[in-house]
Amino acid sequence: MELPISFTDRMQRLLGPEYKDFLAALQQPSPVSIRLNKAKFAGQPALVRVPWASHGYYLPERPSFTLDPLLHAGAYYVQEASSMFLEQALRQAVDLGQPLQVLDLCGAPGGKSTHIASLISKESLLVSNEVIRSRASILAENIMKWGAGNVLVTSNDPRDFGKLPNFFDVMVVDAPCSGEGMFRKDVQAISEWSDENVNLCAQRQQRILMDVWEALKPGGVLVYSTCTWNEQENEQNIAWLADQEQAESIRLNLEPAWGAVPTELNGVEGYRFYPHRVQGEGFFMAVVRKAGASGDTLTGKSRKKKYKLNRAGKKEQALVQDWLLEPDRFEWVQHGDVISALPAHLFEAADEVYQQLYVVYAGIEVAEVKGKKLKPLQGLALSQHLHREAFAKEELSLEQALRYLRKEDISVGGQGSNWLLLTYQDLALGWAKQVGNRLNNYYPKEWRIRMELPQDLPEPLLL
Ligand SMILES: C[S@@+](CC[C@H](N)C(=O)[O-])C[C@H]1O[C@@H](n2cnc3c(N)ncnc32)[C@H](O)[C@@H]1O
Repeated sequence: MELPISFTDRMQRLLGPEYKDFLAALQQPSPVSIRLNKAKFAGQPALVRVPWASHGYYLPERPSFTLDPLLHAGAYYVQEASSMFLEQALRQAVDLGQPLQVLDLCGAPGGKSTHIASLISKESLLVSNEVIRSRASILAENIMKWGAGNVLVTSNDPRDFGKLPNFFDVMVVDAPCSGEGMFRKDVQAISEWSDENVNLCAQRQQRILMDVWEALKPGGVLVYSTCTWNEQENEQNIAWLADQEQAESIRLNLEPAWGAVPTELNGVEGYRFYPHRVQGEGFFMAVVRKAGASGDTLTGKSRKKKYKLNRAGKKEQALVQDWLLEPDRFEWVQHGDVISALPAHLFEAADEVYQQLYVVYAGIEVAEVKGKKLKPLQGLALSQHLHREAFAKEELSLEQALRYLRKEDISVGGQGSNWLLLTYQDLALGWAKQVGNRLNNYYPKEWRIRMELPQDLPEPLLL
């Protein structure tokens, strides 16, 4: 691995005598880790735990994740371990038992968002945003697979969040960065690195922080992170923000065995993750609190107006409401032919988001209604709130599941004309429709596995 000279100079200055251990660690393969979705997978795998994340696990080697139906069912997310440190920031700096409005500003592909969704209460709302449209679709896919139901996926520029002043209790800004911490995983990051790019990234991060700061409530918590090591994009930026906005640094308790390194600039503390100290990639995180008390502002809920969300008609609602567990906990909304469900107590806040932002996916997309024809949607199949008993089910073998996920025609026997929920290891994968003795595959085309299946299928990961 050939590293840019200026990068090695910087790292030598930062690490001193530890530099040679750091360099040696960069030559090692990246550790592989996953985070379980406990709402879908109750088992305890016999794997080594990521010590700072309650459901994070290391794998001994990288399996073919694509060929594991449980990944597609949202039973786990493949996430590098250092990033899971977000859990400590949220557990230590925020009262997660409270109903919270949380923003994940730079959300795609969804590692932090799915983690946040597992940590916040059911009464909380997560707005998971990604400015780049194509990446927002991938984010929506991963949010759907996780299946929480209290998430809105938006695709907006950070400056659009100025239209939601004092709206969020918590904001996570996992900023686009120069990616030094990804060098061993992604060699392209090395060729794209330059001093100039570091400067550009640092300036962009400042712009992002300034643009979005307005949307944080007084007393609210901002978690800032990057996957890079240089001080410009890390300590200097967060100290700059704290200075501009009189934000208060929040100190986190660290177990020495974790290996994270605390740093400090102008009274603002941050945490560094280096590959020679931690089993994970390079990472930086800092947490600050906005000045003021949370009761200082109204969130805008009082100035009520015309709703942007359309409530579904009683007739349409009656057709699909039994498809969710606890249907009374939801508001049913309709856009075009699509009926979705949003947790009822989040309706006002969700509407506020709809008024101001471009929403890609919201709550649970339940069904498409065309006249008398009803089609259950993928968001429903993968939802943690699906009422499974409302549907006929068919459990698939590993090969059948993979063929279904490739959007091939599969046959499960049977007759008639009804919707089937296809499962693997009892976890829902999606829908098929029995038409006579044929089965129509309704797996979303854009999500299908493109890889050819090998002769010998690998053992599924968590079994
Ligand atoms: C480090 S990645 C986020 C990873 C994500 N948080 C996760 O855990 O899966 C940074 C994201 O910021 C997005 N991004 C790029 N330019 C941006 C900008 N100017 N403002 C906000 N986000 C931006 C990128 O598209 C990318 O998805």
